[in-house]
Amino acid sequence: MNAEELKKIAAEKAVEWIEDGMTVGLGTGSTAYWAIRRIAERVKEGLSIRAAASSMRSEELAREWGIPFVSLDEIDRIDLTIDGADEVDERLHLIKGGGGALLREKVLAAASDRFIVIVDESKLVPTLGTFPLPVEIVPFAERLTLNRLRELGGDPVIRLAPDGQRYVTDNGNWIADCRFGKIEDPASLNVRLNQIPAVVENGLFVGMTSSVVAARKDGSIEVRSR
Ligand SMILES: O=C[C@H](O)[C@H](O)[C@H](O)COP(=O)(O)O
Repeated sequence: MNAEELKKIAAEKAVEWIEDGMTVGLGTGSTAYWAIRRIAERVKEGLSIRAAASSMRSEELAREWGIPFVSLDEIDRIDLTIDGADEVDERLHLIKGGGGALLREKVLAAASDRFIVIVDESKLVPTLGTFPLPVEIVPFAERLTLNRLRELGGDPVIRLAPDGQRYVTDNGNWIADCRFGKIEDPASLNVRLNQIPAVVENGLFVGMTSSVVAARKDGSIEVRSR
């Protein structure tokens, strides 16, 4: 199976866990896309849910496809969020934010009773760190912030949009993509990054995952839970 088919079957497996009456968090990215699509089909078939989104893109998809939408200001908890990831390690810690949505995604994950991660097997790694770690920073004092990220060993590069201008997140911030090498202690790095004043959030999701649904190349599905 090709990568797109694997993303789709992982997403569709996770969507089976959604039940009537749930408040559902919608992730962002090419894998979450398939989950949103399947959720929309189930809503058309009669599933009664409401959904909150982790990005403007996912909100647009949900609205376009007729998924009842709820603002995060109207809810206290999310029953279940389904989202993709850029890397998943053996302890189910993640790197996220390749699509720039890490801040809102982390807000949703933290508010969710169950946080389900959907990936194809290429995202499974023994140790995080091959994928550059996205760090969302305020658009101010870039030089000072990049210096602090360098002091932590991050080798930061400001992300650019296709037009060559700085990529701007849904929250009006910038992304510094950082190469730390192998991240042996993601919990500690997560804290140290977020202690830098101009860092809004980083793409390490430590201890947040409830289950990972991974699609293997042969089309089989592996579920790992904490
Ligand atoms: O900011 C984007 C998100 O964290 C995505 O969930 C992540 O980058 C994985 O995206 P994809 O499913 O497109 O590989």
